[in-house]
Amino acid sequence: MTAQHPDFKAEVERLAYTKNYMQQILNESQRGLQSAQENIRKSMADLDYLDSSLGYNNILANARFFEMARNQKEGLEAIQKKPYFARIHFQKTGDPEEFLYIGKTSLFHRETHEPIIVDWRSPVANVYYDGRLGDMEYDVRGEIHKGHLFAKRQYKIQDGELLDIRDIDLTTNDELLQEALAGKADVRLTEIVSTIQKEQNEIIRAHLRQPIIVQGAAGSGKTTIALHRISYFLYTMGEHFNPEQLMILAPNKLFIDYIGDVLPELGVDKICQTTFTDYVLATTKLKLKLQNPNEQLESLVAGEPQQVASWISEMKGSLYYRDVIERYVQKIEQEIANQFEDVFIEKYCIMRASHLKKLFLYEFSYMPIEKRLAHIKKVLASHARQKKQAILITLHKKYDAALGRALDGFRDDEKRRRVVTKFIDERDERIPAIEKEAKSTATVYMRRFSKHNIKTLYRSLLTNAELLAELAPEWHYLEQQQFLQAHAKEQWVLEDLAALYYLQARLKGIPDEWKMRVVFIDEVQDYSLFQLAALKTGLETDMFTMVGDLAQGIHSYRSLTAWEPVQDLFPRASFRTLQKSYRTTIEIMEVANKVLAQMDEQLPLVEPVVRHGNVPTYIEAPSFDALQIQEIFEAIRANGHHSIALICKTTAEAKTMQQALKDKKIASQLLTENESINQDLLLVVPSHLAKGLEFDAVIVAAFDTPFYDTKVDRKLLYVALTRAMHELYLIGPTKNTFLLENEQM
Ligand SMILES: Nc1ncnc2c1ncn2[C@@H]1O[C@H](COP(=O)(O)OP(=O)(O)OP(=O)(O)O)[C@@H](O)[C@H]1O
Repeated sequence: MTAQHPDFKAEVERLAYTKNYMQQILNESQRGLQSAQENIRKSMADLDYLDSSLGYNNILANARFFEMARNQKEGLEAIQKKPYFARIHFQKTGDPEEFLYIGKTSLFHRETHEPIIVDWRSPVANVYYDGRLGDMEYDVRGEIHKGHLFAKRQYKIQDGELLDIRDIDLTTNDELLQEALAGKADVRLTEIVSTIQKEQNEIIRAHLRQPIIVQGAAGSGKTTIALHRISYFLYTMGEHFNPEQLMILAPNKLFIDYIGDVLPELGVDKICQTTFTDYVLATTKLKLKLQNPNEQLESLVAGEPQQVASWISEMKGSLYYRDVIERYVQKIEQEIANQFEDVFIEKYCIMRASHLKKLFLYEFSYMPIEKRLAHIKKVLASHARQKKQAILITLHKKYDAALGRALDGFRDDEKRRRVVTKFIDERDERIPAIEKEAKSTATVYMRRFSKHNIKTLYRSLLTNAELLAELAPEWHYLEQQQFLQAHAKEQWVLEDLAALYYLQARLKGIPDEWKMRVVFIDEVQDYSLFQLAALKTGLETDMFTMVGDLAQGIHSYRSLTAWEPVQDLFPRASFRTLQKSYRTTIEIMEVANKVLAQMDEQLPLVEPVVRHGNVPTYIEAPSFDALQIQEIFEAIRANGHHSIALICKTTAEAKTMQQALKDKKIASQLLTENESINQDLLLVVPSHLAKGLEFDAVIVAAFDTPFYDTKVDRKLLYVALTRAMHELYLIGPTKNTFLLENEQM
């Protein structure tokens, strides 16, 4: 019994001390909040509107204090029930031995500055995740510290009560992890700070200013790790980056809802969470009615002849297409450059076309085209101001000299008067006219350059045979015709977004509010190279964390099929793999591995973390029977599992199944991209939407649309199988519908 651990009593006392101290700080924070509020109120009332700077400063200072006190209070309240989860007995070389308690946020003693709780993201906490007992090293902002780790201890604390303590060596396969994996009750993703594994920790803490690509098996924690890396990033780099400059790109809105709870749990808010589609539409301010990208997948798996469409999709995702669009940009650039002419104020040339061209094509070439033009306009306006001064000085001199000559040169009064008046009239007309012209020179000159409409430009490429032949000369005539034909009717698909974004980036630039500095992409295997390249160009950064699994690349006809091209695109990126699955039991993974082994990618089999469960059950049934599903559902619930999904291949079959369930008055929810998950109901999920999600138990049903032995179907089936944490049922007319003909189940 762990309660007899020799240190149990001492640890109970330590927990009580921590809780007391936290309460003390919380009370102080509460008082601080009240007094700041009171001060703000008073300062507002006393505000002297004539000489208000002091009053405003007062309000600002108190508002800042209020914010700090509130953050601290919220941070402490969040961990009151579980102040820490582990302790290390550690000695930094040259320092005394320390016992450091690790939790989700840090707490220091106000007077002694002793750490009472150390944040899991702090450098020294790395020792807990990374180090075996004995001599070890850890990194603090690039500086290596040496030390000795004597012991690691984990705590089970619930509602502020210490239940258990365990001394461990490695975090792998420890009991805490086993419990965490066995006991997850929520369908939504949770934080895992107490059980992060060594290889996961390495990814979370991998060089933050460098890109990273992670190929991770289904259930290996890719999504979870990406989210923990965001938390770690903000903790470590918070001084240099605002959360608003970070963006996580998720596959769909359902997924954003699915991960919605984790970031606040990890102390992260305000980061931009969106999908690639929404991001591009927001950035370009385009209103496009996009065809549902899954419709294409669905018609592909329904076996419709799709060769032309697939060819076009694949090509639109390629770097070749990026080059076509880049040639288009260069063509536009050249056309603009050819429009530069010498600039005049009156008859005076103030700037040569060649100079303007040079600015446009070379000196400002690092900017998007329209920004270059805006800059040139500024340069021209300031140049016109200066040149005008010089022209006016010259003219004044010229007229003064001419007037002098006229005054001295004529004996005849009348003649002299006429000449002098002529010069004065001419001067009085020319000089204001020049002043006026100089003011508008830049504006008038720049009118020749019209603003671009991204959508119209891109439509021209899709529909103009001559333009296409010029920009994509490598294409066969037939391919060009197919391409034009496919776009005769205006219809927008996901594959066009990379091109539109790229055009926006190169012609207009990405607006500041969308210019993210750090990007996290989940399910990156569903991106095309062009999508990634476009983002990199538009954001002018390569600080990307990209996690994905080629085995789940259900859109591989238009997206990634290998990591090497991504590595070429991000040459600074490190590449990691995660092979262990934390989600599924050994028995479920064995079945999923059978499907994985049939794939062309030759990916290594997934190693489940040692956790056993029921052997997956195959049920032979000639057709879909709602009552039979209800029986299975109830049996799973009786086993104590909560979230249960009925997964099938297509949306069409999911709809039919849900209708059949409805007819029998069985409560269920058909998951769609825009809906939140209600885990109390039986969830009916088309396989492509199940990607990224997980459930206690999964029933895979295949009647109208069996899984065939094709590239896409193998992946869809693999996705469906790997969603299950504890129980898996397969129901259909034959085992063959699940590509498991010879399996014993
Ligand atoms: N170190 C860990 N400790 C506890 N739970 C973990 C750990 N790593 C992963 N998990 C759990 O494993 C499950 C799978 O994690 P996650 O969804 O992040 O994996 P994934 O690689 O993104 O999966 P997929 O590619 O199949 O969508 C989650 O329930 C997560 O909480």
